[in-house]
Amino acid sequence: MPYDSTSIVLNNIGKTFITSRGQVTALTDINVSIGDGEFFSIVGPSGCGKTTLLRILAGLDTASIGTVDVTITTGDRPVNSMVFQEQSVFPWLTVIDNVAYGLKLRGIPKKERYKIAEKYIRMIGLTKFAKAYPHQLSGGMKQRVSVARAFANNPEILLMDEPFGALDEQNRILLQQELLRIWELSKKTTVFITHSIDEALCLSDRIMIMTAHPGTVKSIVDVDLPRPRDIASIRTTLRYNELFQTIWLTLREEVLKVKELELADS
Ligand SMILES: Nc1ncnc2c1ncn2[C@@H]1O[C@H](COP(=O)(O)OP(=O)(O)OP(=O)(O)O)[C@@H](O)[C@H]1O
Repeated sequence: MPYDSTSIVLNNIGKTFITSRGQVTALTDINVSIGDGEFFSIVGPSGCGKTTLLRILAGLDTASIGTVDVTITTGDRPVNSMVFQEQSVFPWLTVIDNVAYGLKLRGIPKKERYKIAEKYIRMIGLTKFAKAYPHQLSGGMKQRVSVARAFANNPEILLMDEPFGALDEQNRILLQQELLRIWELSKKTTVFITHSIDEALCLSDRIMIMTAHPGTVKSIVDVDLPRPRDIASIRTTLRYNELFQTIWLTLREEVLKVKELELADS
């Protein structure tokens, strides 16, 4: 690992939900360390526990077994910020107030929080829309606001659950490139869930492939593609294609297991 220090350590994480139909074991034996400043993606078949794992990391849910250790560098920053698949902007706030929202909660004075928010609004190319309300924006623009808000909070770690999943391809590529650019400037530890092998390859330092339900770590692949990355050109490289093939072959076995289980249940 090229990282000097560790940002997140997941020790033996397991999660069992108790439901009216009995117990559902979503996660088992997850052991992984994520480096400080690493872009770490998680792929896996549907229902393998990706969102559950991210929610545990975010503190929105608790593990049934195991521990999550997050290294805190300073006490005055939020531990994490999460970006969800669905746009989670507040419709009653302008773009700048949405981006500055977390800073306001932390009691940062208006002038200062606007200065920080303006910097990220500039980075996502929405300066002209700073005073606009979400209903005046497209879906892609709203998702950019969510990304800017997460970065403006300056958390120890950034957690992203399929943030571009609902976007059309053109907007997705634009946002992926923007995310890469902002991440390269900030080198913020990022955990990113995606269904797209391509997206994971374009963005990540490492990709964790999960097994089918119950989810555990099947393998972790080092993405040794050079940075800074240009998404259009990285896809044309031989190494990208080799990595894509390796990941798909590993993932395919798990996706087929899910299909078999679905057939057995039907
Ligand atoms: N609150 C809950 N109560 C009961 N079971 C749950 C709960 N949340 C998740 N599960 C179950 O845990 C398993 C993992 O779900 P999770 O949403 O984490 O998977 P996922 O990999 O994110 O799925 P997808 O790729 O389809 O979004 C599934 O079997 C799901 O039904």
